[in-house]
Amino acid sequence: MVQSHHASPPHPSWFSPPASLQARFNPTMPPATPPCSPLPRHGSAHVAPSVLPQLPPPRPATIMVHPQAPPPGPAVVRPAVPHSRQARSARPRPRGDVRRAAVAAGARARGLPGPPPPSPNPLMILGRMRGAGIARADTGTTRKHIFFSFFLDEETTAGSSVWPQAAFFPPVLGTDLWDLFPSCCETPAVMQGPRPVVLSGPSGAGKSTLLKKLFKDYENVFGFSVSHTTRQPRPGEVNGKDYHFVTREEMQKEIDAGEFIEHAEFSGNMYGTSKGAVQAVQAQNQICVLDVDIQGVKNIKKTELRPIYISVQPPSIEILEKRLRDRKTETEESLQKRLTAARVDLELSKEPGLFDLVIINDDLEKAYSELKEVLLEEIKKTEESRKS
Ligand SMILES: Nc1ncnc2c1ncn2[C@@H]1O[C@H](COP(=O)(O)OP(=O)(O)OP(=O)(O)O)[C@@H](O)[C@H]1O
Ligand SMILES: Nc1nc2c(ncn2[C@@H]2O[C@H](COP(=O)(O)O)[C@@H](O)[C@H]2O)c(=O)[nH]1
Repeated sequence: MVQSHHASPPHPSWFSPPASLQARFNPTMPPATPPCSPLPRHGSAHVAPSVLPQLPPPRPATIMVHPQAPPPGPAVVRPAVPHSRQARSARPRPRGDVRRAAVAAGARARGLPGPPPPSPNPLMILGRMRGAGIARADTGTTRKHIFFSFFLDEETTAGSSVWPQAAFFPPVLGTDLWDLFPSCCETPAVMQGPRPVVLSGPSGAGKSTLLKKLFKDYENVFGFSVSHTTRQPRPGEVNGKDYHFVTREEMQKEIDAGEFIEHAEFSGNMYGTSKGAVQAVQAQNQICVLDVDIQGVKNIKKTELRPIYISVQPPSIEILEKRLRDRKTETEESLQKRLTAARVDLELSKEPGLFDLVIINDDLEKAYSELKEVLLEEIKKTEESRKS
């Protein structure tokens, strides 16, 4: 249930806007063009105070576009609801309990502090054009006056002031309302469900080998976050399962579109974790496992993912080299690059607190039980939640 934090008056059409609006605001059918010409995204300097209307007391207004309340539950992914052609390609949009994903991905990513404070401030409708409104919002946060456009019910006129009762807004002017206006959304936990797991460590240390065992023993409990990479597939690797194999151009485009949680250059190739890859696993209520290099670890630390960080390390560089050679996946050149990266990795991994656990993968069975032990609690929780 979406509840604004302030005491906004109830509104009968909260979850059931008029049919005309429902048709117009069908989230699968966004308008072909943005509803308004570009507006400043924020900054009160763009509107002189004199043009702000004298406001009558606020009233509740339906400015939502989602025809019904999003059901509670973990965020799931559905295809993009783009408002621009560029965004149309692959931008995953959160659905389900959109606020959870939205505030996590939006407000927090933008540096807004923890739970948004209740906002006693109504939206001030500066203008409207057909179904779209342009409002000035006081977010109740440090980001004071924010200007944005949105879809508006028919009764709300320019010059009025309304309580925001927004549940789900389409991206307008390249941004989403929940990014800007968290105060009208429920304060979510970042991402509900089991804690993700980041497995890192030098190439050849045995991450995939350990993961294979884990996925076999706990089928359905774990889900692999399928990364993107620009490297060539190895024999037996399946596109979409082991990696999304893409070109540099494709990957860069998606990075520029903000689709990635993290990305890095490793041994001459690009690697990255897309938001969609993690959301797809979390939507299944599985423990999301990410296999990333040390740069990925550092970048994920800056996000709200809060995984368990595990480093898998070889007993020595010599043994690592032997394992990589025996694996027969590398040319001499790429092998040398990986060994160089491994030395850096092992050095950086010494940073106190960077990993929750370091596993020295000498004996595979021993390494595997250490891995299982640290994950036991999450495994149990996930299995329990399956039963209930
Ligand atoms: N404990 C072990 N003892 C001996 N060989 C091992 C051990 N663990 C893994 N190996 C072997 O080492 C090689 C590298 O392992 P693996 O491919 O799992 O490494 P990785 O960390 O996933 O590498 P990358 O990051 O390049 O994907 C494989 O051929 C694997 O069979
Ligand atoms: N930062 C990221 N690193 C990743 C990702 N996916 C894999 N990796 C790391 O790359 C190297 C090489 O992998 P390989 O499959 O070519 O042997 C290895 O250390 C992986 O952990 C990612 O999405 N982001």
